[in-house]
Amino acid sequence: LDYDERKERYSSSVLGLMKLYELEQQYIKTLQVYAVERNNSILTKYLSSIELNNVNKKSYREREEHVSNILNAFTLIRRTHQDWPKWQKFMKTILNASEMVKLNAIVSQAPDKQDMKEMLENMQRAEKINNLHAIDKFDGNLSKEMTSYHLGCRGLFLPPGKLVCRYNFTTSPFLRLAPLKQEEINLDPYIVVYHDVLHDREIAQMKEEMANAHISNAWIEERKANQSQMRQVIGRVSWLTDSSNFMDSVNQRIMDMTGFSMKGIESLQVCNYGPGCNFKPHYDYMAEGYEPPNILTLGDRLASVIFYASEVHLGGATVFPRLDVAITPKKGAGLVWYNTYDDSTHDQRSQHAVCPTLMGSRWTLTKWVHLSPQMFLKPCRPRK
Ligand SMILES: O=C(O)CCC(=O)C(=O)O
Ligand SMILES: [Fe+2]
Repeated sequence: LDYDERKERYSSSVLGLMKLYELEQQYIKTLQVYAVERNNSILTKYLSSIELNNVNKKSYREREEHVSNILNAFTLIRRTHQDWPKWQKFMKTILNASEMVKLNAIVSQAPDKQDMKEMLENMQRAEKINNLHAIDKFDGNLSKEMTSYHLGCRGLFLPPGKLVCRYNFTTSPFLRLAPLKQEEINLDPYIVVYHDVLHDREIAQMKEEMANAHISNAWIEERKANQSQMRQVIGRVSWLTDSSNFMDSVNQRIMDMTGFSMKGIESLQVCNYGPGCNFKPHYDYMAEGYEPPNILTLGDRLASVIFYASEVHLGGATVFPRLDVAITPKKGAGLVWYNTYDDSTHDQRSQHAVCPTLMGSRWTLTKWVHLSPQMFLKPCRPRK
């Protein structure tokens, strides 16, 4: 499998698609010059067809919305992957070698076969899981978890029973002054959402920092019978570290929300999912074949905190297939759950997944709460 995981993938994040959008604009502008100069009607027609597609995407926000739509993302990848090499051949007939150099430089950055393959897979997955067409057509081979995952993604879980929303005044002393809006999602195991805990200002800052950060793909490994490891690309991630301007305040907020210590675990993970990208059911703790970062020094991941840093218009829920619980991302909200029992053994009910996003750029900020720093904070109760 010739797969370079370090290569930036346009299709795996909205951030990547935005880069491709800009690249195409650059390409169009270059061709436009030649279309006018050489008075070439074929070229002019082609350019106006793309322009029709991209009309009035003047602001960053409009362009972001455009590429966040899975159908637009697909056409963009297809156009740049398939059409560009063909146009390149045509351009050779009307341009000289030095003019071609400039065009070649742009075309060399075009999405490759792998991008096209992944985009197609994203489309298929989105269609299958969100059931855009065939209602009730279940794949007979799906496991119980996957079936539940699909149901959750389609919004088919029953509404929860008696759960409440309240102001939390008690988890940390600071909350007596500024209580947090807490919504119970599930009682056993405990899952809650805090509303309005990530501020717009912090989200804006995060995105700004991400524009210059080193971003890489996240992937999970799958073993297929008699095959080498297959990788499923799920989104674009980066880590915020010491240099980040708002890391301290977010860590403080997590301490207020959870009562846990963030000592030694300052860094935060940022994810941006491309249209159709998902995260299959998995556990956050150390499991067979999966050793999360820092786990040997800081201990297993006893809880997880996900801040939703954008609205997702369609898709992108967090689903707990064993609990029949689905959480719709709400900008500024923070989801907290436990991965372990009180005696720190693994709780398999914490299995969770992310549904494919269909419309909207899904941004999250993730924090894993490790066990060791909680040594004197969290009582180790025997399991009932
Ligand atoms: O983004 C989410 O809702 C969950 C992400 C997740 O499960 C993970 O990063 O381990
Ligand atoms: Fe997870």
